[in-house]
Amino acid sequence: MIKVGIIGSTGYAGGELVRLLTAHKHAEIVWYGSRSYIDKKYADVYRNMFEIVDNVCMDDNMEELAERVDVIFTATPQGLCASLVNEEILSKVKIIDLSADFRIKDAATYEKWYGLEHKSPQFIEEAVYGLCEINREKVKKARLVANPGCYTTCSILTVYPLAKEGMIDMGTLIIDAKSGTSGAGRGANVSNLYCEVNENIKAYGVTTHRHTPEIEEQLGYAAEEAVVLNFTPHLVPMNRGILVTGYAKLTRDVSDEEIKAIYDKYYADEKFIRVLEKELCPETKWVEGSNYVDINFRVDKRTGRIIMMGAMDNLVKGAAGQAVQNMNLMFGLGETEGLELVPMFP
Ligand SMILES: NC(=O)C1=CN([C@@H]2O[C@H](COP(=O)(O)OP(=O)(O)OC[C@H]3O[C@@H](n4cnc5c(N)ncnc54)[C@H](OP(=O)(O)O)[C@@H]3O)[C@@H](O)[C@H]2O)C=CC1
Ligand SMILES: CC(=O)N[C@@H](CCC(=O)OP(=O)(O)O)C(=O)O
Repeated sequence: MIKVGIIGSTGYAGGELVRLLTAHKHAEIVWYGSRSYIDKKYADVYRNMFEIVDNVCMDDNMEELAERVDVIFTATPQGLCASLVNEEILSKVKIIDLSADFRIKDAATYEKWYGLEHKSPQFIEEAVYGLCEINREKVKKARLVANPGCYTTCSILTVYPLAKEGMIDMGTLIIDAKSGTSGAGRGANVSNLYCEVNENIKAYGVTTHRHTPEIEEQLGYAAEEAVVLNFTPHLVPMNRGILVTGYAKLTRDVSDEEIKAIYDKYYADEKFIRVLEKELCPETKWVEGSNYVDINFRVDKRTGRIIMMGAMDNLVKGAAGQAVQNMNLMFGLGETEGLELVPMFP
């Protein structure tokens, strides 16, 4: 049994980790970390866990945790993991960080987009960007995994094969994304109140969203060139789900069949990526509660552009599901262990 500690188990991403790991055959959560609910029963924080989880929430002490568990998940605000980690801890325990602290390889870029000083730049190089479908072999050997962002996972996976094969002009790429409100976390915030979100849709972080440099960096590795793009997220009145629509100029005249063959080349054997049948547009309902990413595209002959579409559950493949997938790889388990979740509908 893999012993697990979760720092930030009482947030939405941490709560989803608890849901997935409670059902995982080879993992046992022994530490339900929290800041506001110390000594409270976890099932009193999340009533859906009544008679399922009996543990109480505990203080977040990474040093003590490192003695007691095999892996620590940090599902905490930006900056916290970097402020806690050190060499002694990393020599004892593996860490999967759901925040952005170790995703961006250039500390100055992180500091600029996050407005934070990076407290552990010495571990940035070592951290593996945990997008399993792309970095699988590196994840297997990692002791520190930077679990990718929710918008980022969906955006990169949707565009990656075409960037890698030079099919799109990266200078023309625009990514428009929509997220359900759980993406903003459980903390009280006026802009996420029911009356602000319900019957409403709004763009935010226009030209400044912190996921922009993360998407640029990863697609830059794929395309082998510096990528600068527009990324515009929107908040939509639903609980879960991310829908990404990417637009770019094609580098040559191609048929639908050629593009489909490229997606299949990268994803046909990927359990969690479903390239949909011709002309179907992904919908968040088709992936809700699951670790799947649904992808499709449409070539627009009239404009010479391609429209790439992806849908995913932000809390599963966009956070906890991907983190469990990384844990499975790091501990030599079957990659889909605990993740064979059938999407819920309606
Ligand atoms: N929500 C999502 O869809 C996704 C979130 N993420 C990332 O996961 C992380 C958590 O996000 P999310 O769950 O949405 O956020 P929430 O606000 O829902 O949860 C934050 C968690 O962190 C804990 N926490 C806050 N401050 C501290 C602190 N100073 N010390 C210790 N624990 C602290 C909170 O504890 P308490 O409840 O006790 O106050 C809570 O458990 C973020 O880095 C986010 O970017 C990544 C992908 C998707
Ligand atoms: C709807 C919403 O507010 N979404 C969050 C992104 C989700 C998240 O928590 O960010 P990471 O994936 O980087 O960890 C945001 O825009 O900041």
